[in-house]
Amino acid sequence: MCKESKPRHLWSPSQFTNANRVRPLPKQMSVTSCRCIQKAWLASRVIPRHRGSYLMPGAHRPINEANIRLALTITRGCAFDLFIVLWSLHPVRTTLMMIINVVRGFFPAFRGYSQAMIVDELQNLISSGCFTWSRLLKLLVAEIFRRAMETAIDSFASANENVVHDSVRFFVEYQQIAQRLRLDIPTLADPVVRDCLQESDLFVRSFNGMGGFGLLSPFDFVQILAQISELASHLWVLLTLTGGSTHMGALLLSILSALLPLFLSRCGLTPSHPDLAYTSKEARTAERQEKLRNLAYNDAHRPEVLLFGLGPWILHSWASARKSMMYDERLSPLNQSTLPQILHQINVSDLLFALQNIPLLLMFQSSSASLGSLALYRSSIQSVVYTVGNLVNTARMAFQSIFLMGAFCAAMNIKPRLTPPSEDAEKYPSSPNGMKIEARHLSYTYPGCKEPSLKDVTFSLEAGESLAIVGYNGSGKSTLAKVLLRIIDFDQGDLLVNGVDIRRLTPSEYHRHITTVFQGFSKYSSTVRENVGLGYVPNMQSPAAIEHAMRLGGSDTFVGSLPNGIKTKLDASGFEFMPYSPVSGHGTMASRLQHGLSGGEWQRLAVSRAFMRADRPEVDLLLFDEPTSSLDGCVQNKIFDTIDQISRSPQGEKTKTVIFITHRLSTARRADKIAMMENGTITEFGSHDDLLKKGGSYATLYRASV
Ligand SMILES: Nc1ncnc2c1ncn2[C@@H]1O[C@H](COP(=O)(O)OP(=O)(O)OP(=O)(O)O)[C@@H](O)[C@H]1O
Repeated sequence: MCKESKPRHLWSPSQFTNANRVRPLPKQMSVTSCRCIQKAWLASRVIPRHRGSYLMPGAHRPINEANIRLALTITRGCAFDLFIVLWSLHPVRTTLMMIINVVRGFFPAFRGYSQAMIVDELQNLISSGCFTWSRLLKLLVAEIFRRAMETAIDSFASANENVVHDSVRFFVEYQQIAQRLRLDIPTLADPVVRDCLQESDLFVRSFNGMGGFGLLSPFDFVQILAQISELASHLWVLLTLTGGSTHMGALLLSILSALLPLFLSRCGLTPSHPDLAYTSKEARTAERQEKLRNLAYNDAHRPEVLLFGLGPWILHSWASARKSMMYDERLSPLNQSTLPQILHQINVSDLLFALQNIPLLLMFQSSSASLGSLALYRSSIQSVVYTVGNLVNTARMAFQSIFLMGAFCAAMNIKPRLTPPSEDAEKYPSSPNGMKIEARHLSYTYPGCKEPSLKDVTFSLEAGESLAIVGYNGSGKSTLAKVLLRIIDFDQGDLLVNGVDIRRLTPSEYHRHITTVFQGFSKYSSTVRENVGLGYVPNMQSPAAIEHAMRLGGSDTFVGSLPNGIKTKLDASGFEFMPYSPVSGHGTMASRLQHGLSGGEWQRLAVSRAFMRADRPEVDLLLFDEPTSSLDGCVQNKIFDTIDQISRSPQGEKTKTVIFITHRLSTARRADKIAMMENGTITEFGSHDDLLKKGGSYATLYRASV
């Protein structure tokens, strides 16, 4: 029924208003700058001649004129700001790190120079016929001292770098997680936002040394400076060795011949060439291959995989997806043989090595040539070639990293769609009697669907009233619940909460006044204590609060018989297993065993979690989506009695509004009002007796169910 959603609603400009809640950068990026970065990042992902197709997140961008322009836009937009933020975490250490890195670039040339001096001295001593150890010893001591200094600087530099990197790592990860937690479901449903977050994740992970590129943080750009200083120092050594024009010619010949293999390998494009770009077909195949691999590995699917005998199908489907990938890779123009590749495959290095001896021979004719200078000349040439190679690689990686950095900066500035702009936001208007809800002509269509799931839904509920939402499968009950909970938005209509437009309320503040059990509630692979305590984190460490919530939700009965009581670790995949971990932890096998629960037991834990905060004074609405679908009659009645009790003051006045969705119409009749839903709309609304008298759909459904 639903099409695969296209990146149609991308980012609206309003999403880039860099709300003051998000503060990754000290100097806030302007909306225009954010939009430029986002546009440039998105443009870099477009696959030429495949309109509407984008590169997979993390795919390398080809180095071409258009992408170089986009990289410049991103660099201008965010690199400096980001660098300043990261630098300001440890200004002194970071400055030291950069200076030391540049200085360390001179070390190799200096090392070669010093060693050449020793060789020359040795040559002089031997050729002069009066060999004395004192001069040689002096040089050796100086060399040992130089090396000791180098080692000391190196170890200080790496200790300093570790401190800087640790704090930067912490900072970017913190920002990334905080931003991810701020984003709501409609924002995360946007495929472009998802891709941006994925690339931003790659950027963040690169700070842990886990990225494939090795050069993704602005600090790693320091490497370029270090390599440039290394190159400059080697060139300087070479120039001092080759003053005359004959020598200059020899120098050029040496460098060119030494750089030729590098040039050939660059033109030859090895199969693992990083500019490889996935087409959308390849991307889909790769995704399918990954999904099938997950199906094979994920323990949560294991029971159905075994029961339905899915093994051969998974294996066969994975194999055909993999083969198709391999076939596409073979056809890729990057894997076709080209002239430079063929040249590269011919082993020319021996030939070039011989060629490089010609300048050496030329130099040897000179009266100024010594053994040390020749050795220094040779090692400097090799170092120049090696450093140029590194510099080219580093620059290529830096180029790719710019786009990931753009994704990070863009991701940091995505505004959650459900959060109102600060100028429109209103405070939640508390009410002592619960939440008054007025829904007028609400409609909602899920992204990518043609048919609306909610159509013209209108009802009102006074503060403290209870409402049962009933109806056939797929009639829109859970969707209405999600709209009321402000988990998703609505397309048309108005929704007022205590007289205020719900769109003006900040979702996180609104959620503080609600407790809920979702139809597809979460099962956490964690302890019983956490499964219940997460309903109200401030009381999670209070055994009394946890036990109280468990009593209300009816989970105390079975938790008492678990091996470690509320400390028992639960297995959310639904069957007991030993967690696979190569790390041998402490504790007995039994204490590491995760315990499975029945469907009804998990549901009781979810209800207990909701009860963790249900009786708090700030909670005005209790919304339960089929809270007792897996529970036996006794527990079910007990839970509804508890809900009734919690929603009243000790004097019996109603203090909280209650909404529950149920298919058991015997429980629906307990509510003050009943909403009968059909085809996405409320067709009947009233008390149980009124609706029965009406003799409509509710009456039919009720008679069928009792
Ligand atoms: N995430 C989604 N994306 C697209 N369509 C959805 C999504 N969730 C639900 N729908 C569609 O919206 C319609 C209403 O679904 P909803 O879950 O609200 O029904 P329901 O009345 O709660 O059903 P049930 O009684 O089976 O729980 C259905 O047609 C369903 O296919």
